[in-house]
Amino acid sequence: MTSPANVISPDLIPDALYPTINALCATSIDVAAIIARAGLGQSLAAQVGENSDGDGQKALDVLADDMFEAALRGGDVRWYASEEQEDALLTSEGGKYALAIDPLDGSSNIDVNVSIGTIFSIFDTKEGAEESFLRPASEQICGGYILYGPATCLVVTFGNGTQQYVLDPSKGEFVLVEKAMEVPETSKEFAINASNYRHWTKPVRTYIDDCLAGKDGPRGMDFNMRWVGSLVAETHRILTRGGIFLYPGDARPGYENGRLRMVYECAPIAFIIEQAKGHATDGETPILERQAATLHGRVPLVFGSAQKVQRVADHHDLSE
Ligand SMILES: O=P(O)(O)OC[C@H]1O[C@](O)(COP(=O)(O)O)[C@@H](O)[C@@H]1O
Ligand SMILES: [Mg+2]
Ligand SMILES: [Mg+2]
Repeated sequence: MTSPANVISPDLIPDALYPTINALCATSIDVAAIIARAGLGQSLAAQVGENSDGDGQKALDVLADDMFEAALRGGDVRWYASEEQEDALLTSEGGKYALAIDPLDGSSNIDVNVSIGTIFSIFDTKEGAEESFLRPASEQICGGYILYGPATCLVVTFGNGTQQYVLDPSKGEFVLVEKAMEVPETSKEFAINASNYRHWTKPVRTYIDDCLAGKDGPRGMDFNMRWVGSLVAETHRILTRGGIFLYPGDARPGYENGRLRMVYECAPIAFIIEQAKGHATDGETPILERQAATLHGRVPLVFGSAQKVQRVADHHDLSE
């Protein structure tokens, strides 16, 4: 790894992790620059293949993966596991960390100029790849995402609160703007892909039915719905404004455990949210108590304001 110049203030970042976080940030500045020019030429949304799970891969999925892998190679990351690659890669024999990454989250939004992102999770490495990643999510030492939105920002936790940095494009530097984000408790927004209503389980349906009933229902108030289709953007909204996000398991073949991956998406988002005093579960059990059975395994995800997430768990209890 060639060490890039420092692009993020080191104050709140553990010394040992700084080179890795700095490399991720430096690469994200390049990714953001490519995204900013997306409308001007080559289509970053062109379908270029399929990943091991059968998901379509867009040009930007593959490009971002290549860029992060190249940036980390030879550094402190021993195992690099990407949503876009079947197996974890040995990127540095002597590396002390295992890093999982969703290089480009929200692929369906690439061609419509809507926010997309990168999600990552870091563990202290073990000897082998599987044992490094297939372990309780509570063993993460870092979880983070970079959001490529109107502003590019990094939200990250090292287990001591959730910090937010915003990229100052004129300086090419991420500036600390919040030391301890907190998910607001008061919000009337919920996020779910309601087109799947007929496939949901009873607890999920009744939770959403209660929201839809608004003032006339058991909740006694009106709600608002949001669905961006980029997990990073939904997470950022909830960290900023509160609310709840659900991607439950449903009856569609292949969606028994929802759509989102434990290692690349659910575990780091759960770590970030819990460190911001919110809550993240699979509907009942905290995500941080779960572990992936396979590298690309999926898990239902419910996260947001703690009381709202608890209410979903209560609905699951009632159905038993
Ligand atoms: O299209 P759906 O089923 O609503 O799924 C949306 C979800 O899929 C994702 O796009 C999956 O992530 P990828 O783009 O990394 O595959 C999430 O960002 C988002 O929450
Ligand atoms: Mg994703
Ligand atoms: Mg992705």
